[in-house]
Amino acid sequence: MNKIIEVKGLIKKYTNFQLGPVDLEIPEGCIVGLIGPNGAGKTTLIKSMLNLIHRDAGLVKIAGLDLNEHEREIKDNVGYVGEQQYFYEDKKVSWLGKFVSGFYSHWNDGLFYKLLEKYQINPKKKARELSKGMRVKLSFAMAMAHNPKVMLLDEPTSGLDPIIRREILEEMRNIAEDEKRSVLISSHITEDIDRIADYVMYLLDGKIILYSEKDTLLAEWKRIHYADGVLPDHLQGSLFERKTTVFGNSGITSNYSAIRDFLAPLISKGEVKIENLGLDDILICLVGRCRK
Ligand SMILES: Nc1ncnc2c1ncn2[C@@H]1O[C@H](COP(=O)(O)OP(=O)(O)OP(=O)(O)O)[C@@H](O)[C@H]1O
Repeated sequence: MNKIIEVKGLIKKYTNFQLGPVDLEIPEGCIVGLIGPNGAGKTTLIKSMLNLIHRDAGLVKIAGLDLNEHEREIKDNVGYVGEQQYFYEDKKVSWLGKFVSGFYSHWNDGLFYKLLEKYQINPKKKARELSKGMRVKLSFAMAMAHNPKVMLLDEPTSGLDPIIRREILEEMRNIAEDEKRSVLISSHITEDIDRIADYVMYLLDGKIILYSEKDTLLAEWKRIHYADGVLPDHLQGSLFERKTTVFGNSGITSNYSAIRDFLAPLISKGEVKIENLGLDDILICLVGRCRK
């Protein structure tokens, strides 16, 4: 599979924080969900990949082009929606669309107006008259109307109602399904990432601590509940977050396929139960493990 995004040795330093070195590759035609606690560096990573903030080191390539040499062409090929939306507040939506269209070579005015209609944004309204959610939707319309190969989305769905959130997620899925375009989306709403992502990337304290196919991740990470004396010591020792309560024992494995056959008869006898984990549970477990 061709990679559409390639990052090597990316470092960004602030006084009390360092992102990286980050190495990552994103294949064509997929959605990568970026998950991490507050302050992990998600915004810093996304902004560094677009030169919206200065990098201290590292290489960024998008659609085969080096960001240092081809910034303009790269921006032509990237749709970015950030946490905050900046517009000329006294200008109408129609004016803003026309203004933004001047920066892009593949701008599709028909698509822009179709999206405005779909998102129920009146082109005659001024930016300052738009609600928070409408501002996000306008940003999406602008980002999508120039037919980008890559969408970089930083917490884009946080201010949106569930109906439009779902629609936008579907739109991202459609973008990825044409097999050539990809989406990197950060979100604290892991339900959104669970819904659309092919890959999940966990960022903690400026480092990528886990990057995996989502289905593999969810198949391998399980919470095991077990009766006293049924698991050998080495297996118990390999579990994270081991707990013993009045209800029994439990612990988390990140490698379920390696112990599934061993556990099968115990499951049949009711001595072991397997609980699926969500992306949030995995984040909490990773944070606990890494910060020990
Ligand atoms: N301009 C800045 N100057 C100094 N430190 C900064 C600056 N911007 C971000 N940081 C620091 O960089 C770290 C990462 O911040 P960043 O905004 O990338 O995190 P995040 O994962 O996006 O967090 P959140 O989920 O809260 O949006 C934080 O410790 C933050 O305080």
